[in-house]
Amino acid sequence: MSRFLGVSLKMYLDHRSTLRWIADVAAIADEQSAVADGTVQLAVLPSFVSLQAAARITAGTRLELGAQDLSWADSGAFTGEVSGRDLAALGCRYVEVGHAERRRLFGEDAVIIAGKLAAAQRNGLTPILCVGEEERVDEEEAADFCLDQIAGALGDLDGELPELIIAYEPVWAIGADRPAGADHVRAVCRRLRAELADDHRPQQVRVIYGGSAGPGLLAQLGDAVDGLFLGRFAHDPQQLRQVIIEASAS
Ligand SMILES: O=C[C@H](O)COP(=O)(O)O
Repeated sequence: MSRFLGVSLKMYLDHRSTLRWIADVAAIADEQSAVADGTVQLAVLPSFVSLQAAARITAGTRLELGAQDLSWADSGAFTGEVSGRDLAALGCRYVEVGHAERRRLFGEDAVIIAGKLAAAQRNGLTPILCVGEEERVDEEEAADFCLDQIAGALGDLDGELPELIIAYEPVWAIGADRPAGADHVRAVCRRLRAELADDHRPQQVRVIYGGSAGPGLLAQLGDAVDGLFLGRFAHDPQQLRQVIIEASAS
């Protein structure tokens, strides 16, 4: 199974900086043989307004595209919402569902997240489902918490989902100085993987880590994770280049 590196730009970069960053990273992706041969998959999730222009830049490159959110509805009277149908038509392959910031700042609960996951499935998008405990607790409690979030999100799923990415992001490690400890991350991700192996609705599940991730982390996490979900520490394309090289080597 190939390793997955996703970068959410959140709302950090403005439109012009986003497009510059995407052009730089697309060039880096094309020069890396592991990305070219599919051993490492690389995706960027810019804000909605940049998706169309981003799709033009990434066309024909190995840099894939995703969105940071979607509506649980596909069309209709839903002011301000963006449908999975449009995201797929724009060229997105991935969509983030249930990020901690959406849960905390925008009131997304288990019902909304399950609806969004089902919308991703309906529209042929691969969900990047974000889960993670809010406070520092031991790995057993953290994994239990994440498994509850996953069960809630998959609750409404009808039929199979070709591909699911679980982004394990302990809330307390997001926006921090450093990631969660490697022992903790390894233990939680191993347990998530083991429990998900019995759920046959997603045909392929990858578990990645996010939360202040950057260069040097993959070597510590080893094969306990299938990749990383990056934020601030990928804003410098050269830092991301370093992470790609590390993902290629591991
Ligand atoms: O979406 C990415 C994660 O929330 C991590 O963000 P961060 O690396 O800036 O903490």
